[in-house]
This record gives sequence, structure tokens and C-alpha cells, in this order.
Amino acid sequence: MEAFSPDKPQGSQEDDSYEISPVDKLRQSFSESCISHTQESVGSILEEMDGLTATVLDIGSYCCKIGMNGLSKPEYIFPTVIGTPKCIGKPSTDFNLKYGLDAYKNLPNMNISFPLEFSSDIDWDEFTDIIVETLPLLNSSHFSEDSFNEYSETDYSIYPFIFTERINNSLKNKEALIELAFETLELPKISIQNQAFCSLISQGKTSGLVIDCGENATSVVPIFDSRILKDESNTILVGGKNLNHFLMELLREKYSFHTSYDREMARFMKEELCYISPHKFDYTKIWLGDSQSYTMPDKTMLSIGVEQQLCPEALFNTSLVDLDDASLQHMVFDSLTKVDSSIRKEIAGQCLLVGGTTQFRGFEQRLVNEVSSLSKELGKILEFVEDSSKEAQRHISSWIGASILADLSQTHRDMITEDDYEEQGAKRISRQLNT
Ligand SMILES: Nc1ncnc2c1ncn2[C@@H]1O[C@H](COP(=O)(O)OP(=O)(O)OP(=O)(O)O)[C@@H](O)[C@H]1O
Repeated sequence: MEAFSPDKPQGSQEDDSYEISPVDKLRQSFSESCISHTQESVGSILEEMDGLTATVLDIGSYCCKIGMNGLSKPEYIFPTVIGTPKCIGKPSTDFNLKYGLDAYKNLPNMNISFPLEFSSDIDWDEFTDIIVETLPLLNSSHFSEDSFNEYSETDYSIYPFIFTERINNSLKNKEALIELAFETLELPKISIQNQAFCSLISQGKTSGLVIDCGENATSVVPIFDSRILKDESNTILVGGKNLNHFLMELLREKYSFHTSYDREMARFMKEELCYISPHKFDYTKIWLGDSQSYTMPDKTMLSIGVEQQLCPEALFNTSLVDLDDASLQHMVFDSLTKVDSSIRKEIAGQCLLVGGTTQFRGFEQRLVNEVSSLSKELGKILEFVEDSSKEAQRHISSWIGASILADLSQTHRDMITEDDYEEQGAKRISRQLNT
């Protein structure tokens, strides 16, 4: 067998070991996302907003992003998880479920579940519990650093709320969200915005192709002049979660991933070490890249070599994760081909990568190469809006756009109010929103 050195994307990680402790990694993964309240105080923003204040909650199946509009980033990002305390050996005395960040911080002692994991069968009671338990935590000085104290005065639930939803969200999910808003949270008024549209708005654009790859789904959504072209869009239920599973499968001879903690470590390994090469993986050659080592919770040093490159290949070849769904490049090809030829160039010329899974190094280059191999013409007109220095923001693009929409008086005028809900009920409102 011929040997080859992996063709890595630019800016590849060259360190050969990761010594950061798993618990520190857990803490970092969420706290780093919070903005400093000393830089942008919520109080001063409320004054400037002249009444157009809203809480923006971008709902994700892996993590939710929340904060007041007017800030440049969400104030908090919390995992959409519920944790059940583990009882090892002796019966547990702690039967209290833990929610969101609280569950994640206690991950070594938890079995965790993701209630939004299966969009067709969401456990809304569990999601409601996460939100209900998390909002007061965010409002209190739970994060006890001094810089957060000013924020402790803010009560998210007294302001209008802007929620985001993925394209083709089911009527059942919309209804449940409206009920959560008015029945449980008792909000004054709400708006539900499309995530792809919000992401585009975050870049100051109203036309383009939004390619969103998150935890459980990947969608390709063409938008023209603020109009979402639903018939030309594509969604598959493949995302970062499938890659986590694939990585564990690839490493199964070296390590047994049993616990929730182990499985989340596989996620972090994926985020830190894996990369997308510009070209298809060549199975006929021996991989000669550098291996990296990763310390697992039980102190096992796990060596990860070719798996770094193989794991994200599944985005471009879904059969690797035993799925028949179209791969990403086929979705892009299909959407652009369906778009009317008179607007195709404008849409393809403003592609936007959003969602955490697009943060792999090399994502953009590989996508261009794959689409070009399907159609030279499409490959030529495909251009990306964002420069790669903004990769780290891709998981919050939708929140940023929703926060911009929350600044507009039109958004507030169009909101669903408590009175609308009393008069029409969730079913009718959700049907109207779908037209
Ligand atoms: N640097 C990174 N490289 C690769 N993947 C990453 C990186 N950072 C985060 N991810 C992955 O991105 C996914 C989360 O992305 P995002 O926050 O957009 O999802 P979400 O909005 O919760 O999910 P969904 O849109 O499917 O409901 C996770 O699978 C996570 O492991």
C-alpha cells in the first residue's frame, strides 16, 4: 500500500498532545462564550434601546444561546441537557435532576440526555424544565464574579421574547413553543424567527445560501430578498452528534466509551483535533500524519491518528455513518440547481457557513472542491460571505441575527401577544405562522 501525508487545511493543529484536564475543558467550553459584562453593561443597553428591548433565545438541540438584544454576543450559552445523578455502588441520596449548565458541570457524576435530540419527538416537558430551571440561574449571581452582579437585576421573562426555530419546524413543535411561552413563562409577547434568515441578517445580507450544520441537523437554505425559498431548501438529520458517534466507533478498539462523560470527551476530541482535508480520504494509501494524544477521564492516554481526518469525512459521505441521506455537497448542488437561474448567481455568491460543525478547519475549502467536482459552473460562482477569522462565531450567528431583528420596531409590531394567544390559541397561531 502506498503511503501519504495527510493534506491538511491551513492553520492545522501541530501540537502532539492535549494535557488539559477533562473537567477544565468542560468548564471552558461554556464559560468562554459569555461576554464580559464590564464591557457591555446590560443597564446602559436598556437605556439606549428606547423600549425595543427583548430577550433573544436561539434554541439549539445541543446548546441554547440567550441574551438581551443590543449586545454583540449572547450572554450565556447553556447545553440543552438534563442530568440524572449516577449511583455507583451504593444507592444515590441525590435524586435531584440537574439542568443545562448545572448538569454539564457535574458531568462526571451524571447521565445526561438531550430532549431536543429528535426533532420529530421532542420531550417538551423536559425542554420546559431546562428553560424554567435555567432562567432564574441566569438572573441570579450564580456566576459569582463581580462583573456579573449588575446583571443579576435583569429578569429575562418580563421582556418580549424572540425565539428561533429551524426551517420546516413542525406545527406540533411550534404549538408547544407558543404554549411554553404563554402558559409556563407567562411572557407578554413573542416572535419566532427562522434561524437561517437570522444568520443571514447577522452578516447584513438579505439574499444568500445559508449552510447550517449543527448538532442534529444540516440544512441548506436559499434566501432571496428576505424570502426563504423553502421548496429549494434541503435538510438532513445529520450533524455533529453523528460525528461524535462515528469517532467513538473509529476508536472503539482503543477505548470503551461507556459513560456520558466519556461520550462528551469524544465530542471535545472531535472539536479540538479533527479537521477536514481538501480532498476525499484515500483508503488505498497508508496515512502518515501526526498522532495526537488525549487524556481520558480515567487517565487513559488515547492516541488519535487517522481518525482526526476520517471522522468529519462523514459529512461528505453519509454512508460512513450508515445513512442514505444526501451528503452536504449534494444538498448544496440540489438547492442551487433548483433556484431560478436568474437569481442563482446572487445566491451562490453569498454563501454563509453557520452552526458549530462548520467550525472544522478546512470545511469551506472541501465544500468548494466537492461542489466543483459535481458542477464546474456552480463551483465557480460559489463564494463565501464570511472570512475564516470569524469561524469561532458560526455557532452564534443565528442569535446575533435574531438580536438585530429585535432592534427593529417592525419585529415588535408583528409579535404574538398574550391577547392573541387567549383569543386564538396555539394551534391557530402556529398555522398562521406557517403560511
Ligand atoms: N471547533 C469545532 N469543530 C467542530 N465541531 C464543533 C466545533 N465547535 C462546536 N462543534 C460542534 O457543533 C455542534 C453544535 O453546534 P450548534 O451550537 O450550532 O448546534 P445546535 O444549534 O445546538 O444544534 P442544531 O442546530 O442541530 O439544533 C456540536 O456537535 C459541537 O460538537
